[in-house]
Amino acid sequence: MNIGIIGAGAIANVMLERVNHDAHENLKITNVLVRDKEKYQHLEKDFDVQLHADLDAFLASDMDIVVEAANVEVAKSVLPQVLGEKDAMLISVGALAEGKFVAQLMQIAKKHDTTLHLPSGAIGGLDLLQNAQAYGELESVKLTSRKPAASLTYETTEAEKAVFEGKAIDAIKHFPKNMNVAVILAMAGIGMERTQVLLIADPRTDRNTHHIEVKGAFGKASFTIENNPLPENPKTSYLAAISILGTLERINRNFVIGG
Ligand SMILES: NC(=O)C1=CN([C@@H]2O[C@H](COP(=O)(O)OP(=O)(O)OC[C@H]3O[C@@H](n4cnc5c(N)ncnc54)[C@H](OP(=O)(O)O)[C@@H]3O)[C@@H](O)[C@H]2O)C=CC1
Ligand SMILES: O=C([O-])CC(=O)C(=O)O
Repeated sequence: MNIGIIGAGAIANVMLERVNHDAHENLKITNVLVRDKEKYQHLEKDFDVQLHADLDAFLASDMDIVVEAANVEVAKSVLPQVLGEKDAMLISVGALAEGKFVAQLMQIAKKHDTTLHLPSGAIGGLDLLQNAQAYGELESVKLTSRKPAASLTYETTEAEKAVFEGKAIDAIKHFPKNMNVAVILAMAGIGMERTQVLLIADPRTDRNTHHIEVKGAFGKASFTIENNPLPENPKTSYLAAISILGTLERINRNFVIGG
């Protein structure tokens, strides 16, 4: 499968290392879209990719799927065109917080027979949420995220502090680089308005921890993911990068586990 990536930061780098350097059996990253070609010129030689700064030229390349790994604003602006031409995968899922935009993308995908894949990112358990909600039987979903204070631009040597408490829809507005997990959780479960979020800035942790509590007709579940961060961008968990790779690997399989 030929893959194009939008963005060349922490997540894109893990992908380039794992897929192209380690010579993956079925996957190859062939094209990368950036906004500053000079800054990222070295990628062409390091990873044998074609670098682009122009979306039209990028989309004209031989790619089976385009993976967005840039940011929420970029995702919002390019997704309609990308999905009109190619299958796509989105990690800045905060771009999908507004229902109207999701509906527009679904129309485009239907018209052009393309698919938008949304990996679980820095969390897990989305199979459980989707099953529990399939017949509207989920009652409550609560996410408590704890991140290093510095990565929330909340510098302090004092005790931990709650920097946000409220709905998923507002969490992503205030923290677009940290609360994509709240949006994918809401999409899998009971939506942006009913998914409750608590975000804690913790000066004593170097991990991104996400604790999820779910209640419904099935019973209740709670689980915690203690993520190691990516050194290049400590806001971002390593799991987010490998959730893209895992999802790419599973796309063409002849059997499906979970889901
Ligand atoms: N769903 C989830 O669970 C998670 C989602 N994320 C999200 O994933 C995304 C990527 O994360 P990460 O790799 O850590 O981010 P980085 O900040 O490390 O990298 C972002 C990259 O996007 C590039 N970029 C910015 N604007 C454009 C543009 N207009 N066109 C092309 N490229 C552009 C940047 O380039 P430049 O150097 O020019 O700025 C940079 O290379 C973020 O939105 C992050 O919030 C992260 C973790 C978990
Ligand atoms: O990587 C993480 O732990 C979560 C994150 O940044 C996000 O959801 O935007």
